[in-house]
Amino acid sequence: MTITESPEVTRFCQYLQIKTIQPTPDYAACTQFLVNQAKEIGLEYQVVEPVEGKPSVILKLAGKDPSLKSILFNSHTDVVPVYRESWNYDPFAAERVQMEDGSYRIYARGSQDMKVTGSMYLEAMRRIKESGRQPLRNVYALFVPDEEIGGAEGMRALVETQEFKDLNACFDIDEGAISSTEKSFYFASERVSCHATFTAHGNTGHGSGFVQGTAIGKLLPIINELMEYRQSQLDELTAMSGAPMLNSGHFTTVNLTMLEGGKQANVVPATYSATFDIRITPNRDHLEYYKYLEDLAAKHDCEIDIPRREKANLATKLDASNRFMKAFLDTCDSQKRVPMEVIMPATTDARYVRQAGIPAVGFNPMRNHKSLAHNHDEYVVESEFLEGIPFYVELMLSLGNVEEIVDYKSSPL
Ligand SMILES: CSCC[C@H](NC=O)C(=O)O
Ligand SMILES: [Zn+2]
Ligand SMILES: [Zn+2]
Repeated sequence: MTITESPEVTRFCQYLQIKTIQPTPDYAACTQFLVNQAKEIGLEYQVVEPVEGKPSVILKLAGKDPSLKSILFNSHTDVVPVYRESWNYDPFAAERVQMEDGSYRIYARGSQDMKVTGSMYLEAMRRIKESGRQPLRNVYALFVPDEEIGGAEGMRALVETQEFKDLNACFDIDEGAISSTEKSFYFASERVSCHATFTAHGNTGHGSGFVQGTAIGKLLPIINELMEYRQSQLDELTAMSGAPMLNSGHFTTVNLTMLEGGKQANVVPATYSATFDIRITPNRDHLEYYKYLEDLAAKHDCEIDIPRREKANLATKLDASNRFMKAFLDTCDSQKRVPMEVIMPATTDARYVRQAGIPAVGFNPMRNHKSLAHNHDEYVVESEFLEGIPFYVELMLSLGNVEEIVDYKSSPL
């Protein structure tokens, strides 16, 4: 039996069909879609464009007391590229496919990462508006560009704007990850992403000789040292009990992702470079790690370039004294989600929100689901999407209704 597509699913598919694929995302069409949603739902909105061609769309669920600090629900609009030949579905058709057990899947690039979350925000706000309920605080849904390429012209630029500061936010719910287990993960901290390129210059000559002092000869000890470190971290992770994915944030990963150089097979290259994607665990000081890499380069007569450096790696302090965290955990409880704290193994835009002084928690209510972010044939189980909407309805209302603490001692009688 075919179940008719619900309007929520239709709108989700429309969002998925917009080609916000890096490196040439169609942000104009995406902005148009989000603005139309805001108008249809009856929400105030603004489009903020700190960098030309990189718009963020901000939707406002107006609270009863706009003088109070607000709550953010952040999502990114861009999606990663595809290997089209490896997909069994058109990545931008958002095809709804019925499985043998009767369930439906929606196949599309970005269905998990992270348009499903953006769609759940939109649908939750729609339901809250329709029900006539209104939170105490302003609640904003943010749709920002370029997270997948580091967010320099996306969230990092947005948090610097007056428009963002005027949101007057005090808590942010941000990108999480679909859980393949019964439990739902939440992220209060992240590893630091460090892309380091070592470049060596050396003697060239005929490929048949024993040329000394080559570029490759200088790079190899660096590659060997980092790969040995990689193995030692993997050994420690393997020795730990529990699922490796959930523990990986406690370790530093090193991956050699690019090797460049050489002009012809019989010419010893005069220049060679090796690029590593390194993710530094918050358990160690990333500034010291930058220094270690610089010293390693110097020791082997190589140049080093770390183009994007993080000033600080902040975590959101989690205890009952944070009323918003308590409201989040209470909502998990009432909505039958079992939260489990995990260190985010990759990076998200939450780091820029934290750097702006706003506590941020990454979350995704979907569980028991195959995790396919950045993978071929990315899909979402339709029922999981639909079940996530009431979760966000409750979360928006419970965070939005956290009352202001009045300090009676210092206030006049
Ligand atoms: C390092 S900037 C790119 C950000 C990206 N975030 C999600 O995949 C990541 O690679 O972690
Ligand atoms: Zn993402
Ligand atoms: Zn991603």
